[in-house]
Amino acid sequence: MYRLVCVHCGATYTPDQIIYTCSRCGHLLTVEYDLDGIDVSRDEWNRRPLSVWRYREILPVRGEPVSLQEGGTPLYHLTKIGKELGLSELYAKHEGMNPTGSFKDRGMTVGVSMARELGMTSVACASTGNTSASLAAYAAKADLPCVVLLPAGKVALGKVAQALMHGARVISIRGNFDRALEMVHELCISQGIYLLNSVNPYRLEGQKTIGFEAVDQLGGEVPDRMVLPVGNAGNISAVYKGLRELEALGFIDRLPMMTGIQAAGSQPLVKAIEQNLDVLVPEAAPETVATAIRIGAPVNAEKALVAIRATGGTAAAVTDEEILAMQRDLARKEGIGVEPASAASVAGIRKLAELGLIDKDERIVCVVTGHLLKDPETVVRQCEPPLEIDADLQSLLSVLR
Ligand SMILES: Cc1ncc(COP(=O)(O)O)c(C=O)c1O
Ligand SMILES: N[C@@H](CCOP(=O)(O)O)C(=O)O
Repeated sequence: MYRLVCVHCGATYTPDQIIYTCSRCGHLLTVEYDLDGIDVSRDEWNRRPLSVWRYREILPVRGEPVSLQEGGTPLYHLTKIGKELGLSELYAKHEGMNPTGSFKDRGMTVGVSMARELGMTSVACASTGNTSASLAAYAAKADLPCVVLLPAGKVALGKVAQALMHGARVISIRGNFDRALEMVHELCISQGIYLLNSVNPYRLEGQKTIGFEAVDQLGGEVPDRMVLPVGNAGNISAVYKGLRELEALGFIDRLPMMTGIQAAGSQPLVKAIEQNLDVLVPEAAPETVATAIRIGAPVNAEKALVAIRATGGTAAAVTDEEILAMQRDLARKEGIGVEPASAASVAGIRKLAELGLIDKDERIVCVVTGHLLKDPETVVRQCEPPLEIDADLQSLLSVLR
């Protein structure tokens, strides 16, 4: 049993309503379960495979989900980077190992399943890339036509390739992501298309399972801190919401310090935390090499501010140089390939550690959100091109010397 509740004024809506914002105050909605009525034990969950669907009792889908086997991603111990920073318990949860290479798949398995359960016949999103790649794949699986709006020239190649190959109608707009989101919202409301950005309360339900898995992979222990790159701020809000539910169920007894990392050229949430603002001031022209988080007006900011403040967490910004340096370090020292936005979480921890702003004994889980192959152009720009030689051993030995 669950209902939709406005995060601002508390107005409630029945779960079958196709609604993304409160009709009373315009703020976002969240899914609220009757947790007293939920009959499941941790042992029962632990007997199931590690996956989004391990936690189905606190997900909204009732029938067979539209699934590509999402979740169950690895939690890596960052031994070398951790040692350099004096952090012996530094981990990366590699969400790039999901079916389409990002955490969005956790959201889309739930969101597209709900689209089907609600009788919707088409789906859409705006995207900096990963949302569109994921929605296109799940829409294909569910036989639903899919429209995606992208900011022209600002989406990494791998992500556009995915959306096209999975058969979405891909449209680039001469504007940024924030404008694309406004446009797709209007499109969906006026045309009866199901909107699957993070304004969709059901989609974020899937994403909360990142936190559940991290706790399970640490043997039921809550990390002291969870660190996430922040763009539209849905993921950090979702992970916090989910962990609060685990706490309410009595499965955990504390929450991690939720820590959000943004790019220096796109940091409205960081500024709101630093300046202790109740409402964040949007950035009109966000810019960063981490195009996935090139977002000036995060729609989930209200929830993210609560997540950070209620847990004693923090927010920090990292420069593009710091992001790319960490992308290379993760790849070369730990063997973990991530896209730039994902490296931001670990770059943020490096910065906080170097500034002495975190306790060296903390157990820290950084969520690395998308795979290296998403943005091959940024990778190639940072690396020496392969040497081309004649096809004989002498030539090979001479370049290896
Ligand atoms: C790879 C990657 N990392 C981080 C983010 C930021 O997540 P959120 O928008 O939920 O804050 C996104 C998309 O927004 C993304 O695609
Ligand atoms: N990085 C995102 C931006 C859209 O965020 P969403 O969570 O609202 O879908 C993307 O991949 O498009």
